[in-house]
Amino acid sequence: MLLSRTLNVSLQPCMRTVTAQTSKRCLNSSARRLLGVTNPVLNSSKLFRFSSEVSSRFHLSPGVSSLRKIIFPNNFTRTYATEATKFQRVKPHVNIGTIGHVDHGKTTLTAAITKCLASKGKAKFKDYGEIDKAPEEKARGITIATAHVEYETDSRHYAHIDCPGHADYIKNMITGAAQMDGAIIVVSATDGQMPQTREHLLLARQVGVSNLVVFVNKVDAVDDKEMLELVEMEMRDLLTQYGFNGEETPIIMGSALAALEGRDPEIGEKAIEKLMDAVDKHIPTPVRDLDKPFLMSVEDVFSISGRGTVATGRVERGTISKGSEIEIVGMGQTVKTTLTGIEMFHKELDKGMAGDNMGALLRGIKREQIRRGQVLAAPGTVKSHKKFSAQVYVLTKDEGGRHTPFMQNYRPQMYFRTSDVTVTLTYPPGTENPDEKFVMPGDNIQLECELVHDMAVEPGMRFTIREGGKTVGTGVIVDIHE
Ligand SMILES: Nc1nc2c(ncn2[C@@H]2O[C@H](COP(=O)(O)OP(=O)(O)OP(=O)(O)O)[C@@H](O)[C@H]2O)c(=O)[nH]1
Ligand SMILES: [Mg+2]
Repeated sequence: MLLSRTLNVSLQPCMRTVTAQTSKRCLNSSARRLLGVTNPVLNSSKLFRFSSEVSSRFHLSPGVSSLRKIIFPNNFTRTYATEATKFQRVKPHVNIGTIGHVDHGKTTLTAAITKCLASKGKAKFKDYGEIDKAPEEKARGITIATAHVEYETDSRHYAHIDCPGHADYIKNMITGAAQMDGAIIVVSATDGQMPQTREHLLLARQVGVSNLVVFVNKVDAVDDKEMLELVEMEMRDLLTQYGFNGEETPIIMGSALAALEGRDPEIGEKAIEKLMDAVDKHIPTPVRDLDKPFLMSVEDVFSISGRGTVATGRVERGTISKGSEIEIVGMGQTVKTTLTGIEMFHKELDKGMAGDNMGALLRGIKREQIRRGQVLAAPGTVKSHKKFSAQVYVLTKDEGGRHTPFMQNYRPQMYFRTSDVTVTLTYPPGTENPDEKFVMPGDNIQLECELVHDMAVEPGMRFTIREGGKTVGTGVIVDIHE
């Protein structure tokens, strides 16, 4: 019974408070009423659906557990089967998500995908308001935090991260994209490509997303067919420009809103089917580094009272079993601990493996002892560093970068995996008159980097450099110094 905790949930008056917990397979009558089942034998999918509803009310992330034990108001306690919450590895797992300019329809599309797949029993429908659920998101009608949803197609199981498009929340987009194997870039047919369409393409490429599918949305609001052709042509050019396969990337035209509202099936539901078909076919199932030592970058941290601390994130490489020793690396001293539980989308796992978006329950670790930007790693396999040299490309003004050059000792933010840190950039030793030289937009140059605090970095790792809400450059670590 892993990661379980006690939840107090208000239900119908007759049920009042339900506290949750686990183990047998028969339901008493109140439990049946509660779960809406007629058969006294536990319908595991219903119990699971109920438990996911509870979890979603508590805004838990996919790696964090839900309920196991149910205590009824008359103090009648029953524990129910845990089998429903075992994660079944039947299909290959792929991490994708929606990216693109603000208001182009990423969240609407995410909701529409779950709706269409739910009608085939392959997802749980998540309405728009369940995805953008924070009060500020509701008030402003924009996405701020990334949201995770789960669904499957005939061939694969997906974790889908809906990213914000607004320029102020690029940081969250980078964190989300860093966990994707492929992405759906949404572009509105009414606007065509916009600044964050381009910036998201660049950032996605930089964090290692190399296959995309384009969804040209809002075709219901465009009468002019030529406009659609133009958007498609522009997108193909743009994809090529950012290093994607512009010619072969599938471009699907449709209306997420029509699909969500159940109207105009040609541009609605059928377009979503075409889109998911393209995702299945065009985004390859990544070859996971299962044999390398385990590494997971921490995206979020939760505290579950009575149980401990759970860190969530995507497993970058390797496999890990429950009970293994691991290290928390980065931002100070490395801490050793034991992995006491693993979960994915509220379901238990005995093993986590590369590609999983998992929650790791850590023995004896307090909430404050772990944070985004650190990694969980097999003991002794990863070290934390502050100084390294890197090959950096400085974006031009047209690419959304700086308009002016910068000099050495420039201190922007450097984004790795799921987080960012301030860095000081200097010329390599031996450079003549380093204090008089300028780094120009468009330059491709080797620079020395010193982080304000240590991070778990390795040669070959990619990063993005940002300053004042702008992406300034991208690069890769060449050599570690200390
Ligand atoms: N006409 C039309 N409107 C749409 C369609 N899809 C989305 N919209 C509308 O476009 C607006 C923005 O949609 P969202 O899904 O919130 O856009 P988003 O890309 O998630 O926005 P951010 O997350 O804030 O970047 C909403 O008012 C939607 O109802 C569509 O297919 N047709
Ligand atoms: Mg959104």
